[in-house]
Formats: sequence, structure tokens, C-alpha cells
Amino acid sequence: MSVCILGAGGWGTALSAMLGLHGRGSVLWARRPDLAGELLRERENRAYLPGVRMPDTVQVTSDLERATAGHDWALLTVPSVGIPELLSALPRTLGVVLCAKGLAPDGDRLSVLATRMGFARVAVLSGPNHAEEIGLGLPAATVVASTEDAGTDAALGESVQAALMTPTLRVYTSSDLVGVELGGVLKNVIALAAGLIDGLELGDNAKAAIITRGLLEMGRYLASQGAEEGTVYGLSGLGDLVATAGSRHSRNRAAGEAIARGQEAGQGGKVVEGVRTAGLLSAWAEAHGQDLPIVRAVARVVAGEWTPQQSVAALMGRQAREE
Ligand SMILES: NC(=O)c1ccc[n+]([C@@H]2O[C@H](COP(=O)([O-])OP(=O)(O)OC[C@H]3O[C@@H](n4cnc5c(N)ncnc54)[C@H](O)[C@@H]3O)[C@@H](O)[C@H]2O)c1
Ligand SMILES: O=P(O)(O)OC[C@H](O)CO
Repeated sequence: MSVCILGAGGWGTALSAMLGLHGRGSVLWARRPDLAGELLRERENRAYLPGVRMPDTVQVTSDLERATAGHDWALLTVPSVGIPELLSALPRTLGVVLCAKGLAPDGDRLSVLATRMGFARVAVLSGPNHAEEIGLGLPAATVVASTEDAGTDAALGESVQAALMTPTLRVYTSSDLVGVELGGVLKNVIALAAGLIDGLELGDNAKAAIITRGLLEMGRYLASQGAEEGTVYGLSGLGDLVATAGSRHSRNRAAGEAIARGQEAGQGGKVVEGVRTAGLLSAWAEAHGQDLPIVRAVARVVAGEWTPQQSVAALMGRQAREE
């Protein structure tokens, strides 16, 4: 069985390479014909995932119709900003597995957007999964969530689980689409905050505090959106927060560190989802009278309204309270 992967950045490339390591086939769609040509020639994605070989079982194309032909569902591995455009070009009968850890332009979940656009079979894939490690075949676990609610299809999750489960990737299913999807979205913002602490050299205690209080904030937001209570403590929540906030691979953590050091937040053209997410979530919290102080602090820093030091002072100066 060949897996259709739409998006040839780090994540799409890693999944195709991982499947190839285990003798499984895939077709990888790159939006830019020049990138598709380079991947076919070099068998390595030097811009987005250097050092990972793409086995011959990976087919590459920049033709979307050719990529999806004969496939019942596809993994969508482009950044969240590219999801609306990609969805609009896909047949509504295709099952779509959303892998981006970001929000739609209006702040909605990407799965809500997909359902609104007429897709009846929607799932999300999320977990502590750095492309740099998955692509090399290092062991990892992830979650695919789908549900019968809102017209989506629970069976899609099981198909994805069967297709992606290999000796190096353990895939769990979940019926909590909201919780799994939002865990990956929120953890990027908290990882950015952890990076600010790294860049300011504030120490391990501060980092532990931001991760722990950040997890609480994640749980608060997930609950407000109807997620199940335990999901934030699973792979897509706590698991991904741990993997990201302490990682040398994380672009979100590294962006926070760079900002605190007065450097450019950009990561060589690679997507840093937390920057846009922080603004969207902070605006939501303000509009709904919700308390998301770490999200707000990160949003203000990335918008240039606060210095990193001001964000620390704001968080430390909050009113005394019970844990
Ligand atoms: N890199 C990881 O370890 C990892 C792991 C899990 C999930 N994710 C998520 O997957 C998504 C993609 O991340 P990535 O690491 O692959 O990004 P990346 O920065 O490595 O690459 C982005 C790719 O998407 C392409 N692209 C940009 N805009 C596009 C558009 N409008 N339409 C089609 N293609 C477009 C770029 O040309 C590039 O090929 C993000 O939401 C990220 O949070 C990443
Ligand atoms: O590099 P980041 O910060 O986008 O994180 C990558 C993955 O989401 C980790 O699970």
C-alpha cells in the first residue's frame, strides 16, 4: 500500500523516508517543481531535512492530481498557512489527515475548516515527532484522531494507524479530535516561551515553571474548546510539549531563544507555527475574557510590543494565587 503525502517540507519528507526504511511505498507531493526535481535527483531534501536519505520507494511529483490518484486518503504535511489553498484543490471525497500544528487564518481548528469546506472524512495526526529523528528511523509514538462527530470518519484513523505503524513508529488512535489537534497547536507557543528562557539564560527552575504552568494553560484552553480532560496529558499534549520545549531540533524553541538574544526569529525558511498561533490565541483569549498569560506574553514579544524581559516581569508580577 502506498501512502499519499502532500507537502515536501521536513515533516512530509521524514514520513516518506521512515516508510521507505521499512520497505513501504509513498508518493510525496512538492508544490514547487524545482524542489520535486531536486528530491528526485539528490534523494535528499537538503533545504528542509538534510542528512536523511529518501529511499527509492518514495515517488516524488509536483502534480497534485497524479499524487492523489488512486488514494483513498492523504496526509497533509504543509504548514497551516498552506492548508486552505491545498484543501481547495483536493476532491472532497478524499480523506484528509491534517498534520500541521497550527490554526486556520480565522483562528479555527484546521479540522473545522476542512469540514466546513465539505470534506466528510477528516483526521489529525499529532505527537512528539521531530522530523529529524523520525526520518532516521529512531523510535517514536504518535496519535491519529478521528471521530464520528461533525461528519468525520472514525474508520479513517484506523486506516492511518495501519498504514503508518512500523517497527520505529508506534501509532495510537484517539476519538478526541479536538484535544489531539489542539495539543500540538498550543505546545508550540509554550516551546517559544521556553526558548525565551533559554535565550535569557534564566535557568532550569524558570524553564520547569514555564513548562508546568504552560501545560496548565494548554489544558485550560483545550477544555474551553470541548477536549476530553485526559488528552492534554497524552502524547499530543504533555508528550509533544516535553519533546519540543527541551529540544535542539525545535524551531519554535529556537525562535524564542533567538528573539531573547536579539537575533532574527526565522529558522532558515522553515515554518515556526507558534509565532502566528500566539497572536491568534491571545486575541481569542482577550475577546472571550480567558486567562492565558503565557500565550499573551509570547504574543506580545513576537509582535514587538514587549521585550522578553518585560514578558518575564509581567508573568512574575501576577497576583499571588493557589496552585
Ligand atoms: N518538522 C517537524 O518535525 C514536524 C513534526 C510534526 C508536525 N510538523 C508540522 O508540519 C507542518 C509542516 O512542517 P514542516 O516541518 O514540514 O515545514 P518546513 O518548514 O520544513 O517545510 C514547509 C514546506 O511547505 C511548503 N509550503 C509552504 N507554504 C506552502 C503552501 N501554501 N502550499 C504548499 N506547500 C507549502 C514549503 O515550500 C516547504 O516545502 C507544520 O505545521 C509543523 O508544525 C512538523
Ligand atoms: O520544530 P518544531 O518546534 O516545529 O516542532 C516539531 C514537532 O512539532 C515536534 O513534535
